[in-house]
Amino acid sequence: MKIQLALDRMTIPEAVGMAEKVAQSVDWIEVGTSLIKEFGVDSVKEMKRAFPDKVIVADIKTIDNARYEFEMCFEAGADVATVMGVSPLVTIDASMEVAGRYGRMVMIDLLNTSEEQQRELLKYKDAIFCEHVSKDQQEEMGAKNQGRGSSIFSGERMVAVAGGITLSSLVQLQRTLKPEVVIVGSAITKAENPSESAAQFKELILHGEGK
Ligand SMILES: O=C([C@H](O)CO)[C@H](O)[C@H](O)COP(=O)(O)O
Repeated sequence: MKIQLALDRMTIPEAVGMAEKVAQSVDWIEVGTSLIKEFGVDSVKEMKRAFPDKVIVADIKTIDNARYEFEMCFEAGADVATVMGVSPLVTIDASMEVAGRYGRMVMIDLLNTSEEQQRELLKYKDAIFCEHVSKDQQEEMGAKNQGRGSSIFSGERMVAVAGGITLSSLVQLQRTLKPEVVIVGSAITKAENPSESAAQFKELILHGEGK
């Protein structure tokens, strides 16, 4: 299982600094939606410049204009870019086409998708599917991705999980959704000691139940 560090609500230098602190414990680095909205794709460029050997995920959450936005992210150095699963399928088709042309990957964010939409999305065999509990659901409703229930993507496609994930919810998520990628933001970036927190996630994945 890979750990994707999500960097949100900070400046580009703060994001690079945070990634430096925890780099040895994380596999992928996500330039969060808030960074891309606030600072543009320069945030992606700067992160790739600082970490040329890490997989950089541009969490652009595209819902339209996929060809333009995906080319922009990949030109900036992203290895993976995100598109919303609720988008018209033509948008997801375009993002997959661009990713294929660049030899990069698409992560489809399943936020608010219906069962019917999810079944339609299964056809994207090369995509990563992110089971996501949003910031608003977390902050306004007290929800967290606790790994309850199941996913039609588990065991069929590459699965990522996101949304307020902690060490204890990761144990549960591993049992239920069986993700290949665990996306962790605030549990690391807002911890008193981010490098210790990231190391605990890595330890759990390497030697604990998160293996
Ligand atoms: O995608 C995210 C969110 O929608 C804000 O853009 C976060 O990257 C994701 O939720 C991970 O962050 P935490 O929930 O703080 O772990």
